[in-house]
Amino acid sequence: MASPSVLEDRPAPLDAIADPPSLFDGTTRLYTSYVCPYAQRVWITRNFKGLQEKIKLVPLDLGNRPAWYKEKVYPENKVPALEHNGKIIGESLDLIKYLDNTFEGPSLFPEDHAKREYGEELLKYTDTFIKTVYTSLKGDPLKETAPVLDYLENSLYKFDDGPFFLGQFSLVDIAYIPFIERFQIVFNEFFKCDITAERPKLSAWIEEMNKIDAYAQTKIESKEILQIFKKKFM
Ligand SMILES: N[C@@H](CCC(=O)N[C@@H](CS)C(=O)NCC(=O)O)C(=O)O
Repeated sequence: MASPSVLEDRPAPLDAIADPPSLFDGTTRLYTSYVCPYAQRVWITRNFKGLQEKIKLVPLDLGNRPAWYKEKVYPENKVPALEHNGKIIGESLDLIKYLDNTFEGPSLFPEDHAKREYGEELLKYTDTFIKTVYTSLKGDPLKETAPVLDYLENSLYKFDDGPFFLGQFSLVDIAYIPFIERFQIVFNEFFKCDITAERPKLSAWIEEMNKIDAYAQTKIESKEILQIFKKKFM
């Protein structure tokens, strides 16, 4: 696997006793958590579009969150959220589209009508995919996840002009990778199962994803992922 060029400095997460930044001063901020897969989607998008200077990372310690975040920034009290032009926007799938449509940098959604339509379908399917896998962890994981993993494997055959879901790298790849990355690690460790076995397209897709620096920049240690899953989902 290719490792990231040079890792961007990661500011320390803000906890309950940290002061807020000077809110709504014109700075664009991504409120995030390094361990959150939803926030990771937005982080990858920001990196790929080259917005590191324009969008400042503000990581929070989710286990010991500052009260001002819910009170003054985002009443939902979740990450990710983006502070931009005097507003706060949440929800990772809305945010990756917002970043793609609002800021400069390479486009992350194709023009082609068939690809756009399929892209929307795959973005919708993320919810089913994620729920199925998380729920399976307390049931029969191999059996229950086979249909959703096969769905992704088959989707990767749809366009043959590149290894990504819509051929070229897009928001769809960004929406799935934080979750596939985690599920691959967790299934290997806890169930001795390789989710890419007999899924050659998924295997090749992960290999291609690992070459993308914007994503490599956002990875966390496997052992941290395993600890979180053990504590929260199993
Ligand atoms: N649907 C949201 C989900 C975001 C989410 O669940 N974030 C988690 C961290 S991974 C969070 O902030 N949890 C804090 C809480 O629920 O109190 C999205 O796609 O952005």
